[in-house]
Amino acid sequence: MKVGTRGSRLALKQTEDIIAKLSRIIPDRIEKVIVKTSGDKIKDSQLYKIDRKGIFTKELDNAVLEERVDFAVHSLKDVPTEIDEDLTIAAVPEREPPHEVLVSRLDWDELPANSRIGTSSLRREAFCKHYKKEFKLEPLRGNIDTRIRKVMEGEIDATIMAEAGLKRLGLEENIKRRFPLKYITPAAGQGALAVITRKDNPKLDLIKKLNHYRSLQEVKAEKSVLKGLGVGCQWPLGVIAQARNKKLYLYAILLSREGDILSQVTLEGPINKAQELGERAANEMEDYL
Ligand SMILES: NCc1[nH]cc(CCC(=O)O)c1CC(=O)O
Repeated sequence: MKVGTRGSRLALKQTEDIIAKLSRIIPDRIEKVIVKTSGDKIKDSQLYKIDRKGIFTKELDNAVLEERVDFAVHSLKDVPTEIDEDLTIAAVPEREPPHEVLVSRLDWDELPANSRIGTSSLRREAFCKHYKKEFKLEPLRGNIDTRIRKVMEGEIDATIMAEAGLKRLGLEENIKRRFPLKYITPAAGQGALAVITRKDNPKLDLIKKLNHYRSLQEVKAEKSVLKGLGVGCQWPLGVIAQARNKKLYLYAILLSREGDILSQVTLEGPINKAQELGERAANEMEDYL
């Protein structure tokens, strides 16, 4: 079998983790096929300005559709809410911590006014403006190692990243602070992986065995908020769902680009009604878009 993956160190690591898990279920040898996505090619633009969905996933989806690979591994937060009708998210394995973390030499409240914060995420930018009006925001692209190096070399003072990416690469020692989920709220699906296949893949049922029920319900609820609002990463929206004792607890926050809070919702519901919970949140928030 062949698995499609981006070529970044994080993508390769994520794909290797999935291969290791699958090899306990499927005896076939699984070979990696690196696919360059437009997100890998366009390096000079803020991500949210690129007017296209799935910039990190489209080319991989095509590889799956054209049967050049049997499946693809993505960071779930990069997967658009709508994918090709012949494709399906076959599995969401147990997710890593969804938190946002600070990578910086100084801690959050020690960073002086005019500190240069690098990010290319509208959401992270809005949270910075909300809490720290005096910081200077600068575009920052590149893979995780590059972004950390730019902080450590002083090209920028700090950046905010997904804890999951750092953890997967064994780079946790660069974490200065882990932000509480309600202080800087992550993107929908953060920390989770998605295994994408064609719906007619004969191995679909085997791949589905990688599903982690609670993680799947959490990300379903989170993604359904995005879907209900009809937005991708063009809006500063944070959303987190947590499964506990057969229930899902959801928190979502919508900010303006200037960092004002437009809407916040806290909801709970049964774990087997994940999509409905996300839709309810979207309904409550949509008037504030
Ligand atoms: N948008 C890029 C991206 N996609 C997934 C991760 C990290 C891993 C994850 O959230 O699963 C990152 C980097 C980041 O946001 O710091």
